[in-house]
Amino acid sequence: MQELLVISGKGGTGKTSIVAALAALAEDKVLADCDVDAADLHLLLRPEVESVNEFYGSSKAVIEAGRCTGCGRCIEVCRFGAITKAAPVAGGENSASGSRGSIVQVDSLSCEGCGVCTMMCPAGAITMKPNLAGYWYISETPYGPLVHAQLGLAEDNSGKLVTKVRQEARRLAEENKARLIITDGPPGIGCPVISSLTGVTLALVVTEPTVAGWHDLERVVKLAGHFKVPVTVCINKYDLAPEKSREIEAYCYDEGLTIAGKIPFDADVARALVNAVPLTACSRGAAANAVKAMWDSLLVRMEKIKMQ
Ligand SMILES: Nc1ncnc2c1ncn2[C@@H]1O[C@H](COP(=O)(O)OP(=O)(O)OP(=O)(O)O)[C@@H](O)[C@H]1O
Ligand code: SF4
Ligand code: SF4
Repeated sequence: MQELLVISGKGGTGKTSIVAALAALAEDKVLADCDVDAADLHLLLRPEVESVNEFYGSSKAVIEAGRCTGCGRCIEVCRFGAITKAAPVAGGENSASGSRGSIVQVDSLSCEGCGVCTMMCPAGAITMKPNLAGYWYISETPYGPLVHAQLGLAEDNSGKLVTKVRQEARRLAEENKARLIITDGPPGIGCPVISSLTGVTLALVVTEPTVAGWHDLERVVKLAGHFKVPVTVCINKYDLAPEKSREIEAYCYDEGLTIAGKIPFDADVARALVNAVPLTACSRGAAANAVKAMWDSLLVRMEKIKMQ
C-alpha cells in the first residue's frame, strides 16, 4: 500500500482543492485529513459520518476537594502555574470560617499533565485523569472512505491525533484492500506535519508563485529531506506570476526535485469550492486538465518508487 501526502507549508495555496481533485480521480483509495486543527477536506467531499470516536490526549490533574487540606504545596511545585487558590465559597469549607483552609483548583488548559503535583501532594488528593481532547471520524464520501478528526479548542496533542488518523486510514485501507492512501496534510512544519510525513511514499508539496510560497516550499523540502521522504512539487496558480514560477522551477531543478504539475489560475477552482464538489468532478477547464495530467505523472512516480 502506498501513501501520498499533500502538504504546503503555508495555508491558502490550494492544497485542499487539489487533494479533493485528486480524490475524485484516484481509484482504490482511502482518504485521510490530517489537518486536525482546521479540517476542511470534508467540506468538499460531503462525508456521511459512520463512526464518531473519542480522542484522549495527555492526562490532566484533578483535585479531590474532600481530601485537599489546602496546604498549597501543589501550587509551589507546578511550574506551569496551572494550580491556583480557588475563590472562597461563602459558608463552604474553603470560606474564611471553614476549618480546612483554601481549596485549590486546576486550570486544565494550563495543565501539561506532567504529574509532579500528584507525587508532591501530602494528602494524596490529586489524580491524573485522561482528557477528552477531540474526536476522529470514519466517513463515507462519494469518492471513497475518509478518516478525519477535530481537535478541541486550545488542545495540544495534534501530532498524536494525526498519528491516530493515519493509523486508522491504514487499517481501513487494509480492510478494504485499497492500494493507496491520499492524505491532506496539516499546515506549517511543526509536530503535526512531522507526524504526517514519516514513512509516506511520496510528498506532493503544493506551492504558489509568491515569496512566502517559495519560502515555505524550501522549509517543507528540508523537513521531508530530514525524514528521507521523496518530494515532488505542484506550482499552483503558476500563471499569476510567471517570473516567480520560473524561479521556483529553477530552485526545484537545483534541488533535484521533479515538478509533478503546474496548475493555472482558473475560476472553476473557486466555483468547485463554493459548490462543494471536487474540481475534477465538475470542470473540464484548464485547472482540472492540469490536475489530471499531474495525477498521471504522480502515478508514474509512485510506480517507480514501488519498483525501487
Ligand atoms: N488554481 C486556482 N485557481 C483559482 N483559485 C484557486 C486555485 N487554487 C486555489 N484557489 C483558491 O484559493 C483559495 C484557497 O484554496 P484551498 O482552500 O484549496 O487552499 P488550502 O491551501 O487548502 O487552504 P487552507 O490552508 O486555508 O486550508 C480558495 O479560494 C480556492 O478557490
Ligand atoms: S498539595 Fe494536595 S492537599 Fe495540598 S493544596 Fe494541593 S491538592 Fe490540596
Ligand atoms: S500535572 Fe503538572 S502541569 Fe498539571 S497541574 Fe500538576 S504539576 Fe501542574
